[in-house]
Amino acid sequence: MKLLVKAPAKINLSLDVLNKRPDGYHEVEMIMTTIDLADRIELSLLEKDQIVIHSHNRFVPDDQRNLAYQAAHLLKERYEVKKGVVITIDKSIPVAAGLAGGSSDAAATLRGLNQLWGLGLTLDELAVLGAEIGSDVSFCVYGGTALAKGRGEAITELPAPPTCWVILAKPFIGVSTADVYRRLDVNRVEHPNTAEMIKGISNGDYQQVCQNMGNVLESVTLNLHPEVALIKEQMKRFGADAVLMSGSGPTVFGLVLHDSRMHRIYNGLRGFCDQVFAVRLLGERHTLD
Ligand SMILES: C[C@](O)(CO)[C@H](O)COP(=O)(O)OP(=O)(O)OC[C@H]1O[C@@H](n2ccc(N)nc2=O)[C@H](O)[C@@H]1O
Ligand SMILES: Nc1ncnc2c1ncn2[C@@H]1O[C@H](COP(=O)(O)OP(=O)(O)OP(=O)(O)O)[C@@H](O)[C@H]1O
Repeated sequence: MKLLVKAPAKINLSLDVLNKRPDGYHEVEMIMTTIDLADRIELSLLEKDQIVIHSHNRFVPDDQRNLAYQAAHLLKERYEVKKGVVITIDKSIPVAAGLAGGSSDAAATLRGLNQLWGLGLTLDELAVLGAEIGSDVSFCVYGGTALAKGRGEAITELPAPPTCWVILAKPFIGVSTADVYRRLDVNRVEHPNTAEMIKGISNGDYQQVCQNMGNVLESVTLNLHPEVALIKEQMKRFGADAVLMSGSGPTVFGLVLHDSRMHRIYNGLRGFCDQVFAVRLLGERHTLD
């Protein structure tokens, strides 16, 4: 028996850090939304009690370091599943890019194995399990648009933002999330206005969304990698309505309404960056089949 599951990337429309917690994590307030750039996960039932990972991407580990492996392992342990699975990961989401590729693969594996192994868990139950794998996994279990609090695992659903194009540009570098958080000085951040962003989304007000985009991790990554600032400038110059780094970076995204502007930015950045994508927001939450 085989199952194909889509694992979409996310962007952070806003990312605020409130403080550093005693457990070493940071208390965050983030507005996240899924985009139409996805890895494809194929799950094949194995009668043998084993988890096997296949991927052609040389940056993706094929052992217990893979977040999809960890998702399968967690379900097996917790629900005493004696069957196994072959997980084939067809990557489209750039790795270590701030787009939650690994977290989304883990979330898709949780949703898919829930079905393949007949576990009957709800999305809420899968999201709680996901938090044990990584801070972004709970959001990725639901997809859609949400406010994420705590260390990222406390999810409140939001309506879909107004329709627009999202242009993503990834420079030729990868970034370590742990390193970026470590370098952040929580006493010297300029907080984005999360409440105004939520209003913008709820009102379907594209301008209000654009005006309230902000990410406190941006200045940390910009200091480490000045090429990220250069990409931001280029995107603005080519006519993006708003430009921001996603997550801990280094991917920069820009929003635009019109196809012609999207093409101009896309063509202007290609060749200058490692990878460029022009995609739509997904808007919809995942459902369990
Ligand atoms: C940057 C974001 O991707 C924005 O969506 C997330 O905040 C990070 O999510 P993630 O990659 O799933 O994070 P995890 O795998 O849980 O943690 C990686 C490392 O980032 C740091 N970390 C992460 C989340 C958080 N709220 N505070 C932190 O300080 C911790 O040092 C942790 O060891
Ligand atoms: N399925 C996976 N796909 C990609 N990377 C994975 C996967 N599983 C584990 N990894 C490891 O996780 C690291 C971070 O990759 P990932 O693409 O998830 O980063 P990211 O997009 O910056 O994540 P986030 O936005 O959640 O911080 C990689 O360097 C890789 O070694």
